[in-house]
Amino acid sequence: MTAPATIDLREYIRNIPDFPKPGIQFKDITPLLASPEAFRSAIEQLAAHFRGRGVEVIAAAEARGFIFGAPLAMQMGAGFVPIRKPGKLPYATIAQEYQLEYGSDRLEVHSDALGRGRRVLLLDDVLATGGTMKACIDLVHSAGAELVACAFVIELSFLEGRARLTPPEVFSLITY
Ligand SMILES: O=P(O)(O)OC[C@H]1O[C@H](OP(=O)(O)OP(=O)(O)O)[C@H](O)[C@@H]1O
Ligand SMILES: Nc1ncnc2[nH]cnc12
Repeated sequence: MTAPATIDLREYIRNIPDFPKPGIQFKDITPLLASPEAFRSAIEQLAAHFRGRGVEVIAAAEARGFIFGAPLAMQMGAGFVPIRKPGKLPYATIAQEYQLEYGSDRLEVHSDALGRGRRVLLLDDVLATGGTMKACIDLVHSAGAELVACAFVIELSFLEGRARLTPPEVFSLITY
């Protein structure tokens, strides 16, 4: 079943002021996830944009990236590769440190997961400062894979995260 083309995903994003720290305008995606029509529409819009581009792997960072990454992989007939926070992956990993809008952290991926030359689409729920996605891009490059694009459900353009990213394309469904 195809979701109605008229659905406005913005109506399903809730703004929470001062979460998790004072001054942060947190974009809460849980109303979108709770709506079968909105969730389906988000996945179908992403799949439609990237169909025919030879995407073999969707890679996404824990935790919210997983929520959109796994169904997008299914929809596109691609594999899914989890990029995880430290100490979660059982096999040999490659790692990358990064800065967040509200802290710093480290991301890891299995050393054999992305594969030399494989065409990878990186996906996340939110582009804020771009630190998380920059770390994901570095992991894709370290693995020798080919980055097709970075995609987001939400882009906070006032934080200028896009300027930190240098993939062939940065695509967002909703921009604030
Ligand atoms: O562009 P940035 O400034 O890096 O911010 C965006 C990242 O922040 C959030 O993840 P968070 O690290 O809060 O973890 P979560 O997905 O586990 O909630 C969000 O899901 C993105 O991954
Ligand atoms: N303002 C924000 N809202 C939701 N997720 C985020 N991740 C980083 N900044 C965020």
